[in-house]
Amino acid sequence: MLDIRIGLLGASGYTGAEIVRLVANHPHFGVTLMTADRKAGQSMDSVFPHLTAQKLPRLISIKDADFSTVDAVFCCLPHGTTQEIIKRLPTSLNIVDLSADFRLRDISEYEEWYGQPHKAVELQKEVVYGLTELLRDDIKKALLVANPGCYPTSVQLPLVPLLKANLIKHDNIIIDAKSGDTGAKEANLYSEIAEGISSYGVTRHRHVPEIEQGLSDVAQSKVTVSFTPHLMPMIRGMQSTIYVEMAPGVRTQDLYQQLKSSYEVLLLLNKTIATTRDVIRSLSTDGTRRGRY
Ligand SMILES: NC(=O)C1=CN([C@@H]2O[C@H](COP(=O)(O)OP(=O)(O)OC[C@H]3O[C@@H](n4cnc5c(N)ncnc54)[C@H](OP(=O)(O)O)[C@@H]3O)[C@@H](O)[C@H]2O)C=CC1
Ligand SMILES: CC(=O)N[C@@H](CCC(=O)OP(=O)(O)O)C(=O)O
Repeated sequence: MLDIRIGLLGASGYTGAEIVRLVANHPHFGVTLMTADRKAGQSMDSVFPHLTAQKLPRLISIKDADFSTVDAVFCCLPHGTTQEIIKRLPTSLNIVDLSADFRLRDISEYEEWYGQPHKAVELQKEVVYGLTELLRDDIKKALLVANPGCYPTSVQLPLVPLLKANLIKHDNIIIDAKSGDTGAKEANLYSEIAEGISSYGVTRHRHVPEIEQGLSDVAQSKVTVSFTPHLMPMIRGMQSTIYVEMAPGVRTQDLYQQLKSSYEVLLLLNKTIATTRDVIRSLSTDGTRRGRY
């Protein structure tokens, strides 16, 4: 008997496959429903052979889904599609949404940055922003969790403890970020990505308002950032190099100590710097990961 039955909407995508891998190996969770769009009707291991060992239901279309078979849903659908589908789900379900549809509290800001009207404004009041390290207790009680964007996670995790401790100034924060290409929805042909680096969204990337919203909440005043993302010739991983101005009297060592006491992470100063490959290696040896990509 499963403790918590999980449904996955958009299971046949990259994020869907990651959630399946985590849920299928979890002692209390089990996957009882998986949906796809074009791949509906296929088995999951025909789409992702690394999941062959898991006992998984067949991929079906959302219109054929029976939500009485699930207690909670991970929604791994494209931006914009999610809000229309979530609003039709039973209100008793706990939902974790991986898209950007519910991350921005201010609907007019959502509409400005995503260029479309929001179709489930009424659900926004249920939302808890899912940055676990910051809001763990709220997330436990939430009906609808908006999972943070990839770049906003990489930026907020290091900056939040520094802002909370008043160690850095609230302006002139410069973020030089690099992403692997599983995050990219376009230009993901090998011939477009290999042997080159490209910046994109320069001065206007949709993650800027999300980053500023999160940092301003913590700082309790408006925080602004300069942010430039880059697409790298690597499959997955992310690195954000962040430049800040320290508050008067603060030394680099103070920032280091604050971060060290905030997280159990690989944090090195003036020694070897961890690479994205080291992160993947450390995850693949902690016993929870099966397969790297
Ligand atoms: N990739 C990444 O690094 C990250 C992505 N995200 C977010 O998570 C969400 C999913 O991303 P990702 O997994 O990369 O996306 P993919 O494009 O890889 O997968 C999307 C999934 O949704 C299904 N789908 C597509 N259109 C529809 C539709 N109209 N109705 C129902 N199902 C549909 C697809 O089915 P089928 O395969 O059959 O077409 C597939 O299962 C996005 O909102 C993305 O921004 C968040 C963090 C990181
Ligand atoms: C490399 C690349 O194109 N990355 C995507 C972000 C990844 C993603 O899918 O979006 P969320 O993190 O918002 O869910 C982008 O810049 O829009």
